[in-house]
Amino acid sequence: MMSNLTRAERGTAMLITGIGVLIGLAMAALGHGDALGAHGWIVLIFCAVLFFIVADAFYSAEPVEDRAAAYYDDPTKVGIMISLIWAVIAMGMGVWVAAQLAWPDLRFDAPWSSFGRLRPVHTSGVIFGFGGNALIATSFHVMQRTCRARMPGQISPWFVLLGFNLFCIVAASGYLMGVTQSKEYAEPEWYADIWLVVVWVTYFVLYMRTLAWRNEPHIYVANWYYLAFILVVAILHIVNNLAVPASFAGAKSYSAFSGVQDAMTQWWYGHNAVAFFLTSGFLGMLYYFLPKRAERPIYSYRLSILSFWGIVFFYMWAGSHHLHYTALPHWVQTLGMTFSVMLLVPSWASAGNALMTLNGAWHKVRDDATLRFMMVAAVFYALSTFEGSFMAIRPVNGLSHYTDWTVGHVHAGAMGWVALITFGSIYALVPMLWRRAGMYSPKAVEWHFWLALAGTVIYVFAMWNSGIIQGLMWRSYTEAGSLRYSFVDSLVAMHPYYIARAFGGLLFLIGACIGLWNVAMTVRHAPARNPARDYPTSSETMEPAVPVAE
Ligand code: HEM
Ligand code: HEM
Ligand SMILES: [Cu+2]
Repeated sequence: MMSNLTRAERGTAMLITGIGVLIGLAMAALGHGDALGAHGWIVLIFCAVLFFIVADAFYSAEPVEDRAAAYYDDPTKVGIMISLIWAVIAMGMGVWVAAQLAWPDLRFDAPWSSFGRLRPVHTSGVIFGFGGNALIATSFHVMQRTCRARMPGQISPWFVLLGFNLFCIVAASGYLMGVTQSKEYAEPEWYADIWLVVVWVTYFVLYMRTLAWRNEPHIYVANWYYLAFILVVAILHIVNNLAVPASFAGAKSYSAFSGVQDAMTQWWYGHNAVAFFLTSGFLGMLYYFLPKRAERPIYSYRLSILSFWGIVFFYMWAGSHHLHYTALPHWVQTLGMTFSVMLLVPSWASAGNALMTLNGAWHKVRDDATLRFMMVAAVFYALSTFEGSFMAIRPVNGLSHYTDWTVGHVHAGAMGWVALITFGSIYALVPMLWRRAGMYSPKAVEWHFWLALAGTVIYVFAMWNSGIIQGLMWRSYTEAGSLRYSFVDSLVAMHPYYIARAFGGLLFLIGACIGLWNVAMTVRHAPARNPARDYPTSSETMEPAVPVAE
């Protein structure tokens, strides 16, 4: 890795990590006795380790590689490995919290192991750690291939990837210490938020610069989806996290918003985190890796563009469906509901486009578990968006809200769509990146597929059952008009489903572990592709599948 950096770049890296060490030191000194101080030490150690890794290689030989002739793939490779490691950690946390809901005593006699602290480690770990790293890694790959251009510079991709992981580590360790600003999916406190802005703006600039340097006149549709992900997440993150720190020596801050405005800002963010973090970027993956793997052009390129603008425009207005029956004005709720229902059209257009692309390649879907991952992901994408549009209808939400139905919907999207498209893309990408003939064990990919599918189905069915039972029990009255069931009655009714969910999650986790093992073995032991090529031929750079003037 280091041998690809010039000496000047190694110097820049040492300067940046050196500044990081100083910032860590300042945080540790200022925040002494507070979680901020502990985070200072984490920042310091993280940057110091990187500093010494680079310093150690400072005087090694200058790179010989011809930069004009090759893509820069080292950050992608590292990003894929980090993503899979986060998957195992964060899904492990998911299984643990799922088990805690079935057996609440499954914790240590310490605050860090309580459900309330472990749960955000799971949600941030899967969304940002697993999903975010996979998005960053694949976006580096896809943008270079579809632009037929190398990323400009070799420092900023590392800054984005490693800086983002520093954010994830600060976030997760903060939750364990009880640091949270109580906004779902935006729990980290002000200093972590400011850091993420720096990283994310660098990411955006890097992407734009690669596009500006492209040798391919057309901007392939996957880039639009990745760019929307990067740009909108920046906007959402900055606005939702506007806050005033109580002091610069402590982690605590107060939101700039209050009351129902705060709630609306949070769910404008939360909902669009689903749209742009958990959907748009992964659609970018889908639109690149599915046609590539199937060796088929996209069924309708024009539809993919239309669906892009539909998704981007409609999603923005739908956030208020998280606040039905609250103090939020009725018309704002109705607006969110209406846009949510309309959203079904572009969502299904994308899902249908993906499935129609497989026409003529269904025999490959049967034989190739990697392509099957992507096919099933598109099916779950269709399913979860249909379900979401349905749940956004106010009277339906009256039943589903506060129940496990929401959690079932979340995981149909998160496991069935987000995780499956990621695994499929990783299995397609890894042999390509490391120039291997294929994955080390195709059989293990097959096992992973069935474990993931079984795990998802068990999880989602358990939550549908438990959610609807919960909702119905809570609204069941006796003839005298009092509640028929106590809350504890409904908890007792949930118990078998919570056990089923933990079991389904365990299967899913085992699949992810197999995936990590298989990727590691492919990197180390799989036979090299023959003939090994340094530079992908034109068949490996993706031309627009259908000419623009369709
Ligand atoms: C091993 C598989 C998984 C297990 C066992 C699992 C388990 C759980 C559990 C127990 C909860 C808390 C539910 C509650 O509070 O009632 C949860 C929440 C959540 N999980 Fe997972 N999960 C898994 C995979 C994933 C994946 C892959 C993602 C995302 C890519 C994800 C995203 C989320 C989100 C966003 C929430 C919050 C849901 C809400 O607030 O409604 N999970 N998960
Ligand atoms: C057309 C698309 C979609 C619509 C209209 C939609 C709508 C909804 C609705 C109405 C809720 C319940 C709000 C509540 O009662 O609190 C919800 C929750 C949620 N959805 Fe979706 N959904 C869509 C797609 C997706 C997808 C594809 C994913 C994941 C990849 C996803 C992830 C989530 C999450 C994480 C929550 C839980 C938020 C929380 O923590 O309370 N949604 N969605
Ligand atoms: Cu939403």
